Amino acid sequence: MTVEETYLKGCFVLTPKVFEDERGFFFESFNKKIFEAKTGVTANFVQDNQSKSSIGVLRGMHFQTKEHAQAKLIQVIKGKALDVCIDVRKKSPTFGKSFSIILDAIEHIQVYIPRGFAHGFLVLEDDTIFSYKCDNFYNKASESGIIFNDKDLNIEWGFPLNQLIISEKDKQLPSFKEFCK
Ligand SMILES: Cc1cn([C@H]2C[C@H](O)[C@@H](COP(=O)(O)OP(=O)(O)O[C@H]3O[C@@H](C)C(=O)[C@@H](O)[C@H]3O)O2)c(=O)[nH]c1=O
Repeated sequence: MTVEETYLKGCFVLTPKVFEDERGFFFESFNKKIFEAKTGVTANFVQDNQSKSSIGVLRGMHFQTKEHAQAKLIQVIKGKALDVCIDVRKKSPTFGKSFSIILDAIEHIQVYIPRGFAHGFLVLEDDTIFSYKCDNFYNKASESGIIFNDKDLNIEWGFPLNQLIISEKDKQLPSFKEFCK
């Protein structure tokens, strides 16, 4: 596995070594010892999540607040998605900056998103299955986020915005300016 830190400190792209043969493929999707050695992050994942989405579904940009904040190790296990995370750590030199990457079930790239980031993704193929580990439990009361099309953040989704499928909850998320208040 190769690990590269993105320009957002503490946010890593992990590319696994995939073994292919006549049966198909094999790779280690998580190895605590290697993950910790290569990232310097102590992994204490406590919850695994999966979602399936149709093309055009956008989920995000989400985070849980305060002591319920979650780091996530994310991957696509079927299909393809544009994944985006935003550094919303108010003291970070890259506060308000985002990182985007295409994830699919061919390269099996994973992203480690530390606590203090908003996260979302746009699904680019039908029946895309997104899978992620979290280092803190789901806590409904602490759910928060930022609107996906925030005009200050200006995330390039590369998809007709009027064709997106978004939950009512996500359509109501605040702007980045409101979040900064
Ligand atoms: C996230 C989550 C949701 N749920 C429930 C609440 C709700 O009834 C249903 C669907 O929840 P949501 O609409 O919030 O699901 P979704 O929009 O897929 O939420 C996810 O989005 C991506 C971008 C993330 O980064 C995740 O952390 C998470 O926030 O599942 C849980 O039971 N446990 C969980 O951990």
